[in-house]
Amino acid sequence: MAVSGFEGFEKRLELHFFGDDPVVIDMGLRLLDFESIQEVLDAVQCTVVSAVGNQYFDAYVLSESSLFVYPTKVIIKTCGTTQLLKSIRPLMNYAQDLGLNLCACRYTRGSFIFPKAQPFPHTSFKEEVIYLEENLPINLCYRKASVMPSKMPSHSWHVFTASDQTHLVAQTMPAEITFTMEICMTELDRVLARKFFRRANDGKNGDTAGKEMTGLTGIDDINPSAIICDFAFDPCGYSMNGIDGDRYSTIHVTPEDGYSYASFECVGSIYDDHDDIAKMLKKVVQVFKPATFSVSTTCSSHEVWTHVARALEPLGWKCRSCVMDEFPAAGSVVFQTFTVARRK
Ligand SMILES: C[S@+](CC[C@H](N)C(=O)[O-])C[C@H]1O[C@@H](n2cnc3c(N)ncnc32)[C@H](O)[C@@H]1O
Repeated sequence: MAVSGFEGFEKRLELHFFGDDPVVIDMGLRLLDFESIQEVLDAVQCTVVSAVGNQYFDAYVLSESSLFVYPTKVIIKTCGTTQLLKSIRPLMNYAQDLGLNLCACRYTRGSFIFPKAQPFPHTSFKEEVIYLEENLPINLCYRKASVMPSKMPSHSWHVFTASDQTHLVAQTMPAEITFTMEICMTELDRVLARKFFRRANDGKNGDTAGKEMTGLTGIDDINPSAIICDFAFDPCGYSMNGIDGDRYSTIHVTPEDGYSYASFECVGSIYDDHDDIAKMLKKVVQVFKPATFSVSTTCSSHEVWTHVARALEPLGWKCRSCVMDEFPAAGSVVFQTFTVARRK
């Protein structure tokens, strides 16, 4: 039997919907009751462990990563051996009951540490793409799948996008000039990774132990204006969602030695202060001091990624590869990989 640990690398699915009824669009998918959400998660094989919401969206910490529900958008990110793509059908069905139809889909993931442990339809990227092709409606006719390579054969970025004509047009609107940044970190500093282990008989529950880890690790300082919903697993592991107005951020940590992994994801606007983006990136990598990490930036403008290496190289990491690809539904994706140059 193959030796296998916990698969930290997440699969990430973003679905956009459209509808005609302004009343529905106002709350849209947020009208889904908890039973319906849990039914979607049953198909994926995970559960909700904590939740928070504001006037813009709802954020759920899952047993395996996170779910964000906006009125016309869902982002679901799951790790381990979950079957994320199995959420597409039930989500489309529930959305249709609310008068919402799918208009764009983006699926991304890194390279699994334990690919042989993945169940259908995640046994290979080819299998995932076939599943996506078969389960998406035909109006999403602009489709592209790509594996973006790096200098390290075990680190590549898998991207599938699909969109209809309506969404392609919507992307040219100024309000849509946002970026998504996904950071995948491996070989975490061992001392820092220990902070994501619970102390035996600490008398805390997942929420209170999570809150303690958020403070002790400096995660609460990454975006001090975010409301944080955090959870510590037993005996180790950590997840958090940050909500700041209409923006989310999320961190997930698998601290076990041998397959340690942490991820950070956030959204922003290309009009954000570049110094603020650089400061945030620096704080993130210093919480984990990984030996290797990748930064994937998805944006309809070409600029944001140029600040990544400039922010991180002075801290002792070197950008080893940088590749860019264009996608009809998502703009450009830039995939950069970094390894330690020298410790500072
Ligand atoms: C859900 S968390 C974060 C996952 C995230 N994708 C990451 O960055 O690795 C996974 C960590 O929690 C631990 N863990 C403990 N109990 C767990 C449970 N019931 N479900 C999922 N993970 C659990 C795992 O061993 C692992 O260290």
